[in-house]
Amino acid sequence: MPYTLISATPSPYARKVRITLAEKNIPFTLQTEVPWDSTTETPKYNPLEKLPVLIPDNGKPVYESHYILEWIEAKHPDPPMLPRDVDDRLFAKQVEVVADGICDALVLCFFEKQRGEGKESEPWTARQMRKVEGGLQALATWVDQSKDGKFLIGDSLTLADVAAGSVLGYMAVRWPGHPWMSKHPQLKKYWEGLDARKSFSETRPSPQNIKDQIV
Ligand SMILES: N[C@@H](CCC(=O)N[C@@H](CS(=O)(=O)O)C(=O)NCC(=O)O)C(=O)O
Repeated sequence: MPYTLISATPSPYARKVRITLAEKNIPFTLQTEVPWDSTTETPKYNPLEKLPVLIPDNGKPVYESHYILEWIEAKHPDPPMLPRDVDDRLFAKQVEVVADGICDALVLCFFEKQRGEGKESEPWTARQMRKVEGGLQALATWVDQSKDGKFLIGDSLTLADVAAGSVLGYMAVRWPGHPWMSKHPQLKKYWEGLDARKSFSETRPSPQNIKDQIV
């Protein structure tokens, strides 16, 4: 029985898993939810009530995107999404830390805005956006330092590109007004190259309609 992946249409974290499953040709059933609504099934599988959640055929749920990707890499090592060289492997995970950290800051900003007129904390939002800017600068620097600006490590797609591509795709769809493409043209070119891959073009994020009051 194929795996089930609990996902959400905008989720950059879930997109990393969707891209990786596609790149490894692992069949799965996509269960799309709004994790913020009371109808979500995430609490059934994840004590932290978050998606993505991967439910393998043994029914033991796997959650937290970076761990899901470690789990998939361990169970389905070919084609590898991590380089052989140990320092390159560690660098790929560091890129994922920064990419996920940008997503975390953006999600905090999104919900700060949901607090309503006059209730948003400006210093809190400014702090989060500083993390976004710093993270994007790190990604741009790593693209400059890469072999040819197509992949962050070597000549093929790795976890680093899956994580970086997912957060850049999230920015493009959920923060269209942000000037990252003009500020970092090399990052835009890098992202466009990744986004042309089937595993990326078939998993592009889209907004969701949150019914419940969250903050
Ligand atoms: N660190 C987690 C973050 C996952 C996360 O925040 N998921 C959101 C949905 S989304 O932001 O990815 O679209 C969620 O389920 N939030 C529900 C909640 O936090 O209660 C991971 O990498 O898996």
